[in-house]
Amino acid sequence: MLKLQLPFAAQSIAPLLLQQLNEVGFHGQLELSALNQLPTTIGNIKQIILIASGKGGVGKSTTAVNLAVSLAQEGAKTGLLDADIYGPSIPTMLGLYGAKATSPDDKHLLPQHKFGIFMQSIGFLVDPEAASVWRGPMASQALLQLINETQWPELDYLVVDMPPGTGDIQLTLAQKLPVAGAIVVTTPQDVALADAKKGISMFNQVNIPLLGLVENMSYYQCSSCGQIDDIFGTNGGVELAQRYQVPVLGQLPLLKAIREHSDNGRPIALDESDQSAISQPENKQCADIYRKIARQVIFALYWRGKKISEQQPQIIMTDD
Ligand SMILES: Nc1ncnc2c1ncn2[C@@H]1O[C@H](COP(=O)(O)OP(=O)(O)OP(=O)(O)O)[C@@H](O)[C@H]1O
Repeated sequence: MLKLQLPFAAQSIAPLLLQQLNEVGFHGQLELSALNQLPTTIGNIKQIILIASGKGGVGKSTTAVNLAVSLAQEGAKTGLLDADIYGPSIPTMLGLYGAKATSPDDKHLLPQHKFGIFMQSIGFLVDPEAASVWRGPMASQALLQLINETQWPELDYLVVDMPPGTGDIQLTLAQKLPVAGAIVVTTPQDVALADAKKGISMFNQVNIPLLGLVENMSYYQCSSCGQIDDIFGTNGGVELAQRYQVPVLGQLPLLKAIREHSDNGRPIALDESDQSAISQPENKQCADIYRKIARQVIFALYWRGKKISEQQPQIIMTDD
C-alpha cells in the first residue's frame, strides 16, 4: 500500500496516478489523502468561492450545488451558503425544503449536513417573500451575519450562491468577504452575456480573481435520442471568456435530468459515483463536467493560496 498525501483534495486523479505507477512496476494499492495547509481567513473557513451571475435564472444555484458536491467528492471539506435572498432554492436542490435554522445557544447557527457538504441558507431563517424586499444594506448585513454566525466546521472551501445581479448587495458582499475567487455563470445568449460582462467588471473592480466562466444551457441535449442542438447560439461564453482572458471552466447542456435531479433534491453531480446511473450516460457526462470544474477550481485556488502565503514575511528561528 502506497500512501500519498497531497496539499489539496484530488481523489479523482488516483486512477491516473495508479496507472502511471503500474507502468513503472508498482502493483500495490494507492491511498490518496489531502493536507490543505492554507490558513483560515474567516472563522474556520480557508477559501471562499463566490458563484455569481449578471441575471437571474441562468443556473447559478444549480452550478453552486453541483460544484459543492463535486468538491466534496474530491475529498475537500466543503460548505455551501445559499445567499440568494430573492429565491433561496438550494434547500430544495438538496432535499432540505422546509428545514429551519437551529441554534445550540441562541447566538450561533448550526449548518445542515447533506451529501458530504455543510449548508446554510437564508431561506432557513426568513420567509423568502419578506427577504426579497430588503434594501441593499439590510440584505448584505444579514448575509454577512449568516456567514459569521454559522458554526462551520473546518472548511477548505465555502461556496457562496450569490443573489443574481451586480447591485449593492453583491458589491458589498464581494468587498467585505475575504474572497479567494469568483465564478460567473452565464448562458450563451446575447442578453445573458451582456449581464455576465457586468459580473466580470464587478469582480475586476474589487480585485477578486475570476476563476472562470461556467456556460450553462450551452446546448440542448435530447433525453430520448441524445441529439445535440445549439438553441441558444454557439460558444457565446467561450468568446466572452477569450475577450476577458478567463478560462471557461465547463459547458453544461440544457438537459431535463439536471432539472429533475435538482427538483428531486439529489444533485446530478452525485451520478459520478452512482452505479445505477450508468444506464444514463448523459447524466454521468454532466457529473463528469462538474467534477472537471471542481478540479480546475481546486488547482487554481491552491496556486493562488500558495502565492499569497509565500508573500507573507517568513519567521526564521535561530539560536542566538
Ligand atoms: N443545464 C440545465 N438543464 C436543465 N435545467 C436547468 C439547467 N440549469 C438549471 N436548470 C433549471 O433551471 C431553473 C433555474 O436554475 P437555477 O435556480 O440554478 O438558476 P439561478 O440562476 O440560480 O436562478 P435565480 O436567479 O432564481 O437564483 C431550475 O429549475 C433548474 O433546475
